[in-house]
Amino acid sequence: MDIIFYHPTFDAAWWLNALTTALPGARVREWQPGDNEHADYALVWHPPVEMLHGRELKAVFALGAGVDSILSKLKANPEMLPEHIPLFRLEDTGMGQQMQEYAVSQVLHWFRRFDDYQALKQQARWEPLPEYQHDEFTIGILGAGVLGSKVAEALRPWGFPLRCWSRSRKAWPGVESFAGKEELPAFLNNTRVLINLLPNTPETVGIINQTLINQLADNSYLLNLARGVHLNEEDLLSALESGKLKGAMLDVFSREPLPAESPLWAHPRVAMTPHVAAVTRPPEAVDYIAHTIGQLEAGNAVSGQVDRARGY
Ligand SMILES: NC(=O)C1=CN([C@@H]2O[C@H](COP(=O)(O)OP(=O)(O)OC[C@H]3O[C@@H](n4cnc5c(N)ncnc54)[C@H](O)[C@@H]3O)[C@@H](O)[C@H]2O)C=CC1
Ligand SMILES: O=C(O)C(=O)CO
Repeated sequence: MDIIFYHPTFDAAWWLNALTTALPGARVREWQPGDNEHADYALVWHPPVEMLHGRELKAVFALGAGVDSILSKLKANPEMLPEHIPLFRLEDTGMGQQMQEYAVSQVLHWFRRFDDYQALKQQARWEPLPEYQHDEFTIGILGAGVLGSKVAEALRPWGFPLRCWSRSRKAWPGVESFAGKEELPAFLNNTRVLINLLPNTPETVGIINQTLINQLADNSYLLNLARGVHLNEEDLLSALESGKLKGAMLDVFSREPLPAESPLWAHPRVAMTPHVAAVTRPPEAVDYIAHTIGQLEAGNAVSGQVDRARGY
């Protein structure tokens, strides 16, 4: 079996070695421009069109959870990967735990009013504030997939009312499930902390806008862990200005790296990280890919295949 690998920043030597160990007998090579030799599988992140174009692959693996960048490249270059070649993505592979850490720490930060105490400290003010109550801190998770489910699971023991929104209804213990566009208003009503874990699709671009934010509880909080294009950054700034939103924690931005002139950098009620909420963990990813290839070779059903028409 021949496997080609391409990632703009990962240590290819490490991956080649780990994949060869996990898939004894496989010949794994780093793809280089001009390499048109046979391959059965391709492991990629931001691949050049010519890497995949014209190949009769058994499958392609995206080395991340979100497949928006490869799907948009495919839209512009459909010949890069014919529809009959399946595209897989990473499901969890350690990203779930990272999202749990991020979400739990941020929700508790807001719930315990550390943002307010930080602001008071700037003014050298010693001022105990009233406690927030759990029942006034409903947490709504947009996107109830692999990562949304992990975040819900980690928040459950803390006693906040939890709800999720997705295309189809979920039956998760302790989580109220809302499904489809028609139930979005009910999901937003009274949500105090909105956590975004949707995929980037034509249906979800710009979804966190003024209309949506206005339906949240007053003094609410936004945690964007998914993609920058989900959020209308101007509407976010207006909502912070009006007081509808009390704070935002952003990991992802419409332009990355965030341009120096963005007003988000200096905003006192916006915190941010540089798209690190959950990164691909190479050992877990290799295990997952090796297992999936083993199942594909054995003709068994596997999960993680991207539905290109749906966009995720
Ligand atoms: N900031 C970061 O470091 C990272 C961000 N991500 C982002 O997180 C996203 C989610 O990842 P997973 O949970 O693995 O995806 P997933 O595919 O397992 O879950 C997606 C969820 O969104 C829901 N959904 C999709 N379109 C919808 C629509 N139009 N209306 C209602 N619900 C809809 C689905 O029903 C599903 O519940 C990724 O697509 C990626 O963009 C992923 C990893 C790291
Ligand atoms: O895997 C993804 O989709 C990411 O955003 C990684 O940071």
